[in-house]
Amino acid sequence: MVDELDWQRISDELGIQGHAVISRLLEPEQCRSLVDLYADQALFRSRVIMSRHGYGKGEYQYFKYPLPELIASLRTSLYPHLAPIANRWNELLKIDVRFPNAHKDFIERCHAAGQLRPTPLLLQYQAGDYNCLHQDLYGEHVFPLQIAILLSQPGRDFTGGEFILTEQRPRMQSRAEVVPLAQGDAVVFAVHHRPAQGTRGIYRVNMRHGVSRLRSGRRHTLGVIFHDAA
Ligand SMILES: O=C(O)CCC(=O)C(=O)O
Ligand SMILES: [Fe+2]
Repeated sequence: MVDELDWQRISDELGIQGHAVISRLLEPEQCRSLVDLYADQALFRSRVIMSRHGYGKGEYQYFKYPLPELIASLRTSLYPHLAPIANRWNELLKIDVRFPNAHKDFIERCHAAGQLRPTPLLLQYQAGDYNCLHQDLYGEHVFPLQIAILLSQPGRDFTGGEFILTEQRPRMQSRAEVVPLAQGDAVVFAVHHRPAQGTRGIYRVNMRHGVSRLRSGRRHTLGVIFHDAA
């Protein structure tokens, strides 16, 4: 399924916009079963109440290893398509790091540096909740692209709660983008920086993501981050 996606389009959109949407990456049934995992404490290594840290309002939990099958397979099947894009970005940004073709090899690099803890997470928001603009950096080793999958159905399960990206360009004002998502849609986006073409060459855009305030209902998301955490 992941191998059949239009990776050329995804790559082009990432290059131009810094994000790309994959429609219907997951079926509604898969989304529902992932939401149901939230109640199973045994699957998670930690739970974060966002308001306690100034991260916003709402909560999330990081999965422990071994990851549920669907999440493990998403991580390993998406990664090889993103690694060439990540390598091109680093080349453009003149960053020396290159990423191996297989996720397990990148994870070995994280583990060797003491980044041992898995980062895939489930997020849960209710009316009034939101996620402040942030970057998911957890140590020296960073894979520059990540994915969030909307598990709830907008309009039916919740209103408000839009996925937001901001771009901070050198010496320029910040630009915001709302990414409309349907249930099961995935957004691929830059974790930290992305290269952009300017009139005088490539420059570095600083990216942040977050979620606007939910007006009603409940919203769940699956976050897939490819580096592990210290
Ligand atoms: O709930 C969202 O859409 C944002 C999730 C998020 O911050 C992440 O997956 O890193
Ligand atoms: Fe995030």
